[in-house]
Amino acid sequence: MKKSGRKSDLAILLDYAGNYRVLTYIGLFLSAIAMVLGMLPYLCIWLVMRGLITVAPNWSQATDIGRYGWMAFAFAFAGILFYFAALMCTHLAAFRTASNIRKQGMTHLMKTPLGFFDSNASGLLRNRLDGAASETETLLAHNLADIVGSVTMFLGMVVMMFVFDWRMGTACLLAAVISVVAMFTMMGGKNAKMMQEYQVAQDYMSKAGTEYVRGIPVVKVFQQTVYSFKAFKDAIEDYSTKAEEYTDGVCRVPQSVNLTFTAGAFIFLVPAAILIAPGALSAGNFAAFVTNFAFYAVFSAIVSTALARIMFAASGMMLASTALGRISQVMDAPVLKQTNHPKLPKDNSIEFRDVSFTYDGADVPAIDHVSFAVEPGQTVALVGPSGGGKTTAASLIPRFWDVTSGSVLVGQVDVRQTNPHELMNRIAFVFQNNRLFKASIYENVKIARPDATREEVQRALSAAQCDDILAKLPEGMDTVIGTEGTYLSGGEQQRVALARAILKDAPIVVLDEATAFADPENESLIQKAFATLTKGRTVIMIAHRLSTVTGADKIIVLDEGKVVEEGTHAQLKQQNGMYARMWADYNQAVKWRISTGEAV
Ligand SMILES: Nc1ncnc2c1ncn2[C@@H]1O[C@H](COP(=O)(O)OP(=O)(O)OP(=O)(O)O)[C@@H](O)[C@H]1O
Repeated sequence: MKKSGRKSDLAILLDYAGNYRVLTYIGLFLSAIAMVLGMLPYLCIWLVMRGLITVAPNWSQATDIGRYGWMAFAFAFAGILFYFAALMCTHLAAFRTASNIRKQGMTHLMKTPLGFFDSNASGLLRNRLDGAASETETLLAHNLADIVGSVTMFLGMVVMMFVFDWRMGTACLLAAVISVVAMFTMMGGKNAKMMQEYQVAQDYMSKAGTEYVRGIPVVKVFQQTVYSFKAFKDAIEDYSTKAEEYTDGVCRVPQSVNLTFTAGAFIFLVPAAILIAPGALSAGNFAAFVTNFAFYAVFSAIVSTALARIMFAASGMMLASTALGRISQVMDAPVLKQTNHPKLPKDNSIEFRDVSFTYDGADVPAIDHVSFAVEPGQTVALVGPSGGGKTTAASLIPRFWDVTSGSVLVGQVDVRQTNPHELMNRIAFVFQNNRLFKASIYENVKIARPDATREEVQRALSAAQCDDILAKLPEGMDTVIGTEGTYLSGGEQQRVALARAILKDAPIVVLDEATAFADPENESLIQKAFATLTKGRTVIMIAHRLSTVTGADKIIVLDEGKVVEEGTHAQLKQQNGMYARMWADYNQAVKWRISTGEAV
């Protein structure tokens, strides 16, 4: 996959290199010189052989052999030095490019709406970016230099072909040409498409594998082993089929040709020499013929080396191309638009003005022409059946997503017109899936306000009713969560998340009061923590248990993305509509639990 229709993969990579692309060019130039220097010792060998054959069999009369020997050594050594310098340059550029890819990718992800990470796990994206960036390193650090070196060598070979004996030179070159043509046949046209399909199948198989492993607990509970394994098994089979098709249908013949001619670059040289020999004999220049043959026989060895290098380089190109595809998946992630002239919210009110929002790929809107207002300091509860749109509506306030139409206002300013940092500073969120990091409780809470003192963190934890949690942990609030048996229950985790929100001390609070996984003791502590957090602030609460909303200033009933009722608990009960039914059901459930002895 390419970043733009016309740009080659290499051009895209060099764009990422920035100023360091100059180092790439210098590296490639040095690599070309290294290759020319590397060919010169063969010329020295030819000169030595010519000298020996001229004086044969009086070998002692041969002159300059030592000089040529030293020259060969000097050229070879200089070649190594230049190649080393070339690789230093290309490595520096490659590391910088990979680091730029990582930085640009992470910067891009920072501008991506948070909701994007619901369906694209941030860890997975980061790994994908990291892996792909590393894969481009091989191309820029090694393969490109080898390609340039090998091309230089080919040009050198063409020169050599004319300098000594064009017939034997052509014989050497022919093998190389066949090998390269076979290689490009393998990589180009419909084969490239097959290669892509093969890689898609590989990607799918690894995703199916991850899903399978993730789902193992559910699979075990429901005894669904065979059924659940099917998707993974199908993915493996599809991958095997694609791999076989590619290997058998595409690679077999050209690959065999390529390998044969790479290993046997001299394959045409011997027949060519036999054909030429009688002519050389009769023309009386047999000595020159033998010298040339010896030269090409030795020279064909470097043809093989160059071909092998090109082959590795070509596979590096393919790897880099697929890596760029994965990088562009990250770079193409939607970006939260930012205004150049942000406005400051005037107060702590929230208003939904005819807001609609449809998730990408969904047919129906999750929020459909919703309007309501929350005055500063008010508590408004969102209630309604599952899937009614409560979480989605709350997610639009901090711009986890941007509205499809209408506008969400905070402090009388459209959230899209505010500075995102200002908006985030103004709002504290407590969502059901609030994550705690694998760090100490202290660090987990402090993240809400990095300049907070230890005492402030401690106070926030106390206000969030976390004292009992800290008391039972070996190192109090310095205990790292998730290590050596220090796991927190769902309710405990929620209280630590509440401490985070309390420490943030933001004037607006958006919270999901779900206490589904809290035991009665935890629940009452959570309710106390809620009370501390929401005191004197503007609150939007996603309520699942109606007992918590009776005191709200306003209750908004959302069903299928629409506001179906709005009012206080008393008003809504009177209306005898959806809320009244939900209230009756709720009370029924409470009675049932009490009568069966279960805690509410
Ligand atoms: N990330 C998403 N991508 C696509 N559709 C989504 C996404 N999240 C929610 N939806 C859909 O949007 C609609 C509203 O869902 P939402 O989670 O906002 O409802 P809810 O009232 O909060 O439900 P619950 O009480 O079960 O949490 C549902 O139809 C849901 O399937």
